[in-house]
Amino acid sequence: MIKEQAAVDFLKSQIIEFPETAIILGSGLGGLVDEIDIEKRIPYSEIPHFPVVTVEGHGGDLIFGDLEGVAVLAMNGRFHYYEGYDMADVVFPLRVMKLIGIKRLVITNAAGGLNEDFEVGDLMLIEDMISLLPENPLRGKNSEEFGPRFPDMSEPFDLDWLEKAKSAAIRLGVKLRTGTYIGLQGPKLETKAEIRYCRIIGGDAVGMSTVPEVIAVNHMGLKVLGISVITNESIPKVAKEFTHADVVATANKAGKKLVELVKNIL
Ligand SMILES: O=P(O)(O)O[C@@H]1C[C@H](O)[C@@H](CO)O1
Ligand code: HPA
Repeated sequence: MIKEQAAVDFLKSQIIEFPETAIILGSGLGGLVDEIDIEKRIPYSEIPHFPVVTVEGHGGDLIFGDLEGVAVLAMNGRFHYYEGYDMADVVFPLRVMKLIGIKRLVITNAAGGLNEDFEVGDLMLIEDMISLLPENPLRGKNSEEFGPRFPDMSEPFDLDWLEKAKSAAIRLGVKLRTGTYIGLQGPKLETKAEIRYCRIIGGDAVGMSTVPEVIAVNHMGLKVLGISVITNESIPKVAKEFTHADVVATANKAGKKLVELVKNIL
């Protein structure tokens, strides 16, 4: 809390009025920043205790501005557990967001499609998730000021927002898949047997982020929506060589649809 407060105090010295809506931009999805009428861009390196981005395809700044008439905070670049960060670091920016008054959050990511019906470039609305990470951000002494010891996770994604997202996709003519996201530790990719396992236990898409963030924001009572860009097929018989550069390039392309959808939802 002390560290979060230091970051909040710094942000308060930079920003007069904070937005209530935030967006986390996943791998290759920084293009959304171009759509924001930017009021202030603050590099993570200037914010006390903020972690450092180490993954290609992720920016490293907080963007404050206006997206289609809505005041937003965009987190341009996120932190992953596989980078070596503690879970507390991974969700640090989210706790800072809570303290500055963010009420709702759109989380985006790049993910592998486990569902055979999905195509590369599709968008998937995350209706539920499975954590296969080795720990979660709430382990340890509970921070009562953020939320309860045992937060309910039966509806991790906001139902009203899910409906709005589906209607927005129909209006825009954007194909929007729905499904369950499985969060793995990474950074290694999945073996064929692990892919089969992920599918059998109910996954439609697989990635290396989002789950800790969704847990932290549910703990704090923020409204959350999650959207994956399916950047590659994660299907044993298709098994192609995976490259992060391809993920970023595909996310970049599909990101345009995502931007339209997010603008419409907001
Ligand atoms: O931050 P996201 O979840 O979009 O990043 C995905 C998962 C890995 O960090 C990386 C693999 O290419 O992309
Ligand atoms: N697996 C795990 N994480 C990912 C993938 C994948 O296939 N694609 C993008 N992030």
